[in-house]
Amino acid sequence: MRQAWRVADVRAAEQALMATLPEGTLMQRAAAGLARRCALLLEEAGGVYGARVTLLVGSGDNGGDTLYAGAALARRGAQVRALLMRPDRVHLAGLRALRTAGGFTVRELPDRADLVLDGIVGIGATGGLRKPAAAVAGRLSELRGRHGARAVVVAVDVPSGVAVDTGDVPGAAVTADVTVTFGSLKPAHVLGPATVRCGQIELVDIGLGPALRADPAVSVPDSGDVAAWWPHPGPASDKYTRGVVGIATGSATYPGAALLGVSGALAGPTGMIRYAGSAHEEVVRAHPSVVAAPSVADAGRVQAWVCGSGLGTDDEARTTLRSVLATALPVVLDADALTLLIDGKHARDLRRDAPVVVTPHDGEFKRLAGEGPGPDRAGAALKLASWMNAVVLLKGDRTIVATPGGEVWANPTGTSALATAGSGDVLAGLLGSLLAAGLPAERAAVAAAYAHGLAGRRAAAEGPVSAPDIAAALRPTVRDLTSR
Ligand SMILES: NC(=O)C1=CN([C@@H]2O[C@H](COP(=O)(O)OP(=O)(O)OC[C@H]3O[C@@H](n4cnc5c(N)ncnc54)[C@H](OP(=O)(O)O)[C@@H]3O)[C@@H](O)[C@H]2O)[C@@H](O)CC1
Ligand SMILES: Nc1ncnc2c1ncn2[C@@H]1O[C@H](COP(=O)(O)OP(=O)(O)O)[C@@H](O)[C@H]1O
Repeated sequence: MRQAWRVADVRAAEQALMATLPEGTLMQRAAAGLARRCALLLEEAGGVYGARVTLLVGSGDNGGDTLYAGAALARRGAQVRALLMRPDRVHLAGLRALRTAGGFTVRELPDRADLVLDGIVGIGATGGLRKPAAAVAGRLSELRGRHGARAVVVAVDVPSGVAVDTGDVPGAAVTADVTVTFGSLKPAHVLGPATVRCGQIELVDIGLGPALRADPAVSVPDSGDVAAWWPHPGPASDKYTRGVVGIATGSATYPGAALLGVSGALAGPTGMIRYAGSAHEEVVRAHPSVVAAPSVADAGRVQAWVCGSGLGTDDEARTTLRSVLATALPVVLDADALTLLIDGKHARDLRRDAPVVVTPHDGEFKRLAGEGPGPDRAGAALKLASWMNAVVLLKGDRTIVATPGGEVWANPTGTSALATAGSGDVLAGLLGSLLAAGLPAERAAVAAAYAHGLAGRRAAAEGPVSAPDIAAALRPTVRDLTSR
């Protein structure tokens, strides 16, 4: 698992640590790590000696890190030029170090560069990039180095222009090949559109870890976490003790939603699936292992329900949702179930002891919360989670899972191949199976999103992806994930 901390918490930790160290120690550690990584990149691209390095230097300490790293590269024979965003405000000791090492300043962005260090702004950024930085950021992809190769862009701490605490990109921003960050990850490294601006992320240890007292803002699961959480049958297991998941989705009009939900659940850890709804005949025809009934009342015992997609919003759908919410079981509410909640008639039913997971996309989120998630997707998901007392799985490129207790997870496996009709139905089925097998709601949501994303990638490797391909790819995905 990786974790990211907010700017205020990083600053508090830095201050606590700096009080115990000689002045400038942290910047020296940061700059040394940055220079090491840059030297490796230059070695891969033909060597440090003689390489052209451009420093984009802002007026704060981010510019200071960059100047010291530039000085280290100049000492190894690189031709280092610094473009100062504010020549009247620059880290003077850093600039002296650069000049002493043989680097110099320039007034215009040089056309030729093997490597560009983006030290315009780091965690001190406010708002979108201003002039002249915005124009410079827009020109970086034009720069060419040895043999006409595109200049490699290294962001110092964060790509300049991203909103560090939310991962939003409010305007012009640098797109980096590598981001070298210091002390801890920040939310922009793992959330929102900023993630694609970061390229490969490298964390330089500057000794901050023990000083980070606050809880992380965002956690990012890895395959080890998901494998450790995934329930497995034991020698004493039977189909009931493994958990039974109930799927109350689909309708005569939308039988496909029922089939897709069931196919997601089939890849999960439960020993049995019960289907309840008017697509029961289609479900049994396609999936003979499923025990199907026309309604929730007739379905028999389950340990968790999935309710919503393709259900419609008529009286029968309302009855289904009411029956599911009346149980003392964990439930996943998706699609039409969310629409039915919105008219307020069922909102009170959510005051229940058993967990609820809601899985909105942005449109459903807007209907539930009264406004869209906006630029702070994690903050918005947290607010909704607290308001509904439910785990919120906010779908997107970086799907977010937020809990009423204030935890946020960002899924790292998303792929745009998942943006296909019915893909969410598969996810909800898998999530329901994990819940029924006994996983706590937030882990079930995080694990389902993680496996779903990997399955989307696996399916995309074979060609164009539709939802049944994602469901089919789940089985080998779960095998690979859990057989380590
Ligand atoms: N603290 C530590 O111990 C350590 C910190 N470290 C390093 O320090 C960095 C933080 O440094 P920092 O606090 O000086 O802020 P920083 O990111 O350089 O930005 C401030 C400057 O940017 C400007 N500016 C703001 N927004 C802007 C915009 N949109 N567009 C354009 N300009 C904008 C703003 O100008 P102003 O608004 O004042 O006019 C101000 O002058 C951190 O990311 C890490 O690299 C490491 O050395 C490890 C130890
Ligand atoms: N651009 C994207 N990149 C990555 N994943 C995406 C993107 N767009 C959608 N997804 C994912 O695809 C799935 C779509 O779910 P949903 O909108 O509920 O579809 P449906 O209702 O048709 O089943 C979600 O898991 C979501 O996170």
